[in-house]
Amino acid sequence: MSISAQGYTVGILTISDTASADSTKDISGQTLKTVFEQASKGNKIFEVIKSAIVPDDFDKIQNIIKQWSDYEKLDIIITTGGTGFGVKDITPEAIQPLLQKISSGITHAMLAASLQKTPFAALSRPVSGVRGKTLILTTPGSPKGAKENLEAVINVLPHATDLVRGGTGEDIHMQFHSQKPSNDQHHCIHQKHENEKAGPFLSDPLSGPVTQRQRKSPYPMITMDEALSIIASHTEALGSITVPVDEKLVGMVLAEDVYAKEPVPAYRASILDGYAVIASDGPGIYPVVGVSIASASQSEAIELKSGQIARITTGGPVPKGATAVVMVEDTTLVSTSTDGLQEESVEIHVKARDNEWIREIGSDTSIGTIVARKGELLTAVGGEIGVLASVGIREVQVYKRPIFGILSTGNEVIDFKDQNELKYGQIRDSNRPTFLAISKVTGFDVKDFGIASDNVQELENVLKLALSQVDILVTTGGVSMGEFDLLKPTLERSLGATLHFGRIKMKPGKPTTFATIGTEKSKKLIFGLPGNPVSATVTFYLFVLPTLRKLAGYEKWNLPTVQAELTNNINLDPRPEYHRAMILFDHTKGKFLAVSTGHQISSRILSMRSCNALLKLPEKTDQLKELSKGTMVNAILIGQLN
Ligand SMILES: Nc1nc2c(c(=O)[nH]1)N[C@H]1C(S)=C(S)[C@@H](COP(=O)(O)OP(=O)(O)OC[C@H]3O[C@@H](n4cnc5c(N)ncnc54)[C@H](O)[C@@H]3O)O[C@H]1N2
Ligand code: MOO
Ligand SMILES: [Mg+2]
Repeated sequence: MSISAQGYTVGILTISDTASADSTKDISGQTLKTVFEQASKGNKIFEVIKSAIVPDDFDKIQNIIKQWSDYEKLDIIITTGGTGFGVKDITPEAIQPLLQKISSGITHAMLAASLQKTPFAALSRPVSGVRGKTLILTTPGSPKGAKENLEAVINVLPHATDLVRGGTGEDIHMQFHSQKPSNDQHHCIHQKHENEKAGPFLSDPLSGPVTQRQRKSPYPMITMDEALSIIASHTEALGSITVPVDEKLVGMVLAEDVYAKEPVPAYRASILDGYAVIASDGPGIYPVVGVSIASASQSEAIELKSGQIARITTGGPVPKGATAVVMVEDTTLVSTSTDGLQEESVEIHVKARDNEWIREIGSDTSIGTIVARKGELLTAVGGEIGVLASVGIREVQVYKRPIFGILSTGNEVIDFKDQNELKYGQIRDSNRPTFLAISKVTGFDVKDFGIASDNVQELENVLKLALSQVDILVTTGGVSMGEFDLLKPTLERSLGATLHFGRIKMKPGKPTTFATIGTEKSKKLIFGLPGNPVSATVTFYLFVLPTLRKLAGYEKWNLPTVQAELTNNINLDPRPEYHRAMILFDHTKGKFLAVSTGHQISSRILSMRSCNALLKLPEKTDQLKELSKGTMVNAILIGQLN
């Protein structure tokens, strides 16, 4: 990456047949250098580290611009010459196609400055813009014109350069004005490549020919633990909302501790159908002086005196003075009212104990008891919803639920619902239906963005659209070494996303890519999963689902793990493997058994069928080449135990 301890790296390219034949004629190049030096005021804010002279030759101009931006990773390239109406002037024509973003404002500022000096500036044809992380400007060939143009924009260059790199511009802005260059760099994958000649892009798949592609992945292969901690460092629970307590809460996570507002029961209640008694009265025949049935009543229940009993039903309020309840089975009717409809006196056969068969106020749940905690998932079992309802909670604060978008990519990928027969080379999209199914069972909302072809513009458009609508975007395909694997450069260059990693030492899922875009306050996460159906599904479970859970506020966002015994030998892979298996409980052995789903190639989606766990297998070493039947392994649960 480009900001050195000395400041912004600059390349000055003089484009002139004359100067290329005799470098002493390159006054404009020298003039531009002086302008940068003066603006740096001895602090090397701008450091001209490259200077070159080329003739007015289309290919030569393009080659050096690509070299300086893609591989040398200069912050700023400024050219002088070749912008006029002369027959040989082709600088704008050579440079414009290399620009991924046009900076009309800078061009305008340069033109306006020249126009103030001479109307002939109207005959100048400057272009400026961004390629990768490099800002490119063209100025006229005359030393005076070049100087005026650069001076017109030099104060905005640090800020512009910071924005091009994906920063906010604030720090660089301050740095420029305080003239204290710092070495503080943005945390992105480029840092790891600072000293490498080749940049992180796979050649230049966005505009360069396949012959220029890199033949080794520039992305460092990080470990699974590193990948998980990078993702976690960019993931925080979304904000909270207040919602009513009802069944729609299922699947949401509480954003607050909840305390009981009402006691349960709210009055002393009978546990049985029978008679409220005064325990110390003991067995005997007693008049039935009242009735207390479970129902709402305006007045308090009657007050019992020694020698009296009252009829009561389960849940009925126990009358004042009563100290126990005796069940109807332990009594006999002695006398009735004259019409025979009411009990008059009843014999109690048993000696009741104090408080027997009475639920005191708040004995189930007292006021102020914590009934649900922040971070707790409200499940479909119903328990949590019922508890909240029972203690008078009518609304609660829950975390907003993240919405994730899904996008398949690939020219060969066709919609799974497509009625037509497959053409030669086509494959049905199994990734989107898989993710739609996972969204249904996990309860996370999903937006389907269909299939994008391997075309930069289409990819850029759909990525932008999707990112405007979701919290997390999950794409599949196009992240490896193929010439149509465009996702990484499109994210980074066209969208200005920051790639945090692009390769993980794992199987399947090696090219899994993670990027973020936007400001800290409105950051979107992007998971570029591999296209192979198994790789896509496994990495969804390992990375995306835990992230969704964390965003949704889950206290325990990682998927649960159990220990299981292998039922067959498994050859290990040089990469730690997530082997698909079915876990079942063996009641005789008292442990879980893991049955492999068979051939594990990343394209074989059949290996996901009936799979409810991913066995976490270690990488192969000289000492350990296979795990034998009977070995206990960690199994990450992704499905139900049957
Ligand atoms: N030279 C190298 N080649 C590959 C490497 C490598 O390191 N060097 N890595 C391999 C690994 S590992 C994987 S995994 C794949 C990942 O490939 P991509 O993510 O670039 O995906 P594509 O090239 O677009 O597709 C790969 C494969 O999957 C099929 N596919 C894609 N999308 C879907 C879908 N929605 N439904 C079903 N099948 C899909 C696609 O047709 C290809 O067959 O790269 C290896 N290559
Ligand atoms: O790592 Mo790739 O995901 O083999 O399939
Ligand atoms: Mg590929």
